[in-house]
Amino acid sequence: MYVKICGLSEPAHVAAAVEAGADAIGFVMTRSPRRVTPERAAELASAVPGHVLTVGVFRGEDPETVRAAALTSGVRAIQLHGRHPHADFLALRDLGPTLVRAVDSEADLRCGAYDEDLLLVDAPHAGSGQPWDWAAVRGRPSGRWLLAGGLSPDNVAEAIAAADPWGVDVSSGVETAPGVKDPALIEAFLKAVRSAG
Ligand SMILES: O=C(O)c1ccccc1N[C@@H]1O[C@H](COP(=O)(O)O)[C@@H](O)[C@H]1O
Repeated sequence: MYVKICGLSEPAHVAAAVEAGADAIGFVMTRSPRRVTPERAAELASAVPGHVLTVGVFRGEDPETVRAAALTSGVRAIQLHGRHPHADFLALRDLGPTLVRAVDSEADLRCGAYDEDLLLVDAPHAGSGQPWDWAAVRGRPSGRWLLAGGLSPDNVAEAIAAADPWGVDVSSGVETAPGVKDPALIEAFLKAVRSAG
């Protein structure tokens, strides 16, 4: 099970996620309590070992803004929320990053339909920490897809059993307050995923 920990803004929390065994780490570079500048994301990403994917998270920005932030931060993946058109993914393809299309359950759930590499199926309001009906998407997405939206150490095993995803993604559920990550919760989340199989 692939695990992404998202919305990191402190070096100690990046280190905790790497130490706990995260496969990917996300830096939010759009409006959010977790927002970091591309320069701050670059600092944080520089401490991430090569086997862990660094992901820049965006929502609704135009491709040129995303391109500039991705180049400054040096992230190796770009996650686009907000129903971007297919053309936006094609416009970023030449940068060479892993492209992640983040959608809610009403969207086209075929990974690759927009030339993306990974699909992320999230709650209608991304980053809100609100659980939703994970079972509603069971068997619907095709290809490599991550489940997100209201996951936590306490419910991630249930969510995996309900939706049967390829991977999971968490932000609010490993925080003590919006934007404040907790290393113990990050570790507990990874342990819960590994125990769930
Ligand atoms: O985290 C945010 O604030 C955010 C803002 C804008 C777009 C996406 C955002 N986060 C993404 O939301 C999901 C799950 O979040 P949560 O666990 O329910 O809080 C995750 O993919 C984050 O990358």
